Amino acid sequence: MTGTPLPADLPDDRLPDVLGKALAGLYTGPARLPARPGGRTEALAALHAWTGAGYANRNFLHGNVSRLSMYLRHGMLGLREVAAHARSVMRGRERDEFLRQLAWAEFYRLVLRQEGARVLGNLEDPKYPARWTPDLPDDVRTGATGLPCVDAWLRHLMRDGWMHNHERLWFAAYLVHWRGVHWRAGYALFREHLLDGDIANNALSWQWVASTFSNKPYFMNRDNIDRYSSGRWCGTCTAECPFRAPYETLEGQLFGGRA
Ligand SMILES: Cc1cc2nc3c(=O)[nH]c(=O)nc-3n(C[C@H](O)[C@H](O)[C@H](O)COP(=O)(O)OP(=O)(O)OC[C@H]3O[C@@H](n4cnc5c(N)ncnc54)[C@H](O)[C@@H]3O)c2cc1C
Repeated sequence: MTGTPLPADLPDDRLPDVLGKALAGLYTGPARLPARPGGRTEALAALHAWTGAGYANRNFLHGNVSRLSMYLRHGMLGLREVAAHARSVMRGRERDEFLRQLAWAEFYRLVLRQEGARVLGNLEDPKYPARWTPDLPDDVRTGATGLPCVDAWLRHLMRDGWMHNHERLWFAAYLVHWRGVHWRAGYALFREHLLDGDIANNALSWQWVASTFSNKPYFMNRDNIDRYSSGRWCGTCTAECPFRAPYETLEGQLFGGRA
C-alpha cells in the first residue's frame, strides 16, 4: 500500500477494485468482499448476536457455531471479551464446550509465543513411518479430486474462505494420511484462503492431525463423515470411497497399524 487512506465515502461495491489494485501480488484469484463484513462494529454486532444456543451440536456441519474466528484472527475481537460474553449468555455444558474451544485458541497462541517459527516445522517426529511429499497435488489445488465430499470442502475453502472445524479435520487427514502430503502444504493452502487463516491455530491444528504435535494421527472413516455431515454426500456418492472401511482396517492401511 502507498499509505493513501481510503476515501471515507467509498461505496462497498468499489472496495474489491480499489483494494484489489492496492494489494496486487499479495493474493490470488479475483478480489471480492467476504461473506461477512470486517471491522470492529461488525465484529461486536456478530458477538452480541451470538447466543450459543445449539452449540452442543458443534461437531455437526449443521451445528450452530459462532463463526467469530475471522474477527478473532484479525484482532477485531479479543478472546477474553468473547469468553466474557459467553459466560453471560451461555449455560451449562454448551458454555463449557465453547470456553474449551477458546482455551485451545489461547493455548495455541501461547505455544506460538514460546516456540516462534519452530511451529512451522515438525515439533515432534510423526508417530508413524510417514513419507510425506512437499507439494500440493494439482487436483487438490483445483478442487477436482473426484471425491464429492473432498471437492465440497475445497469449494468451501476457496469460495467462502471458511470451513467448519470438522471439514478442516477431515481435509487435513485426507491430505496428510491418504495423499501423503506434508502438512505444511495444507497449512499454506489454508493460510492463502481462510479468512481466519493464521499461524498458531492453523499450523498447530495441522500438526495435531499429522501427529507431530499429538500422540497419534487423527483420521476418520466414511461413517464419521456421513454422520457429522448428516448424510450430505455419502448416500448419493458413486466415487470409489477411500474412507469406506472400519477404523482398524484404515489404521493398518494408513499407518501400518502403528498409530
Ligand atoms: C487443520 C485445521 C486448521 C485450522 N486453521 C485455523 C486457522 O487458521 N484459524 C483459526 O482461527 N482456526 C483454525 N482452526 C480451528 C477451528 O477449525 C476454527 O477456529 C473454527 O472452525 C472457527 O469457527 P468458529 O469461529 O465458528 O468456531 P467456534 O466453534 O464458534 O469456536 C469459537 C472460537 O474458538 C476457537 N476455536 C474453535 N475451535 C478451535 C480449534 N479446534 N482449535 C483452536 N481454536 C478453536 C476459535 O477462535 C473460534 O472462533 C483449524 C482447525 C484445523 C483442524
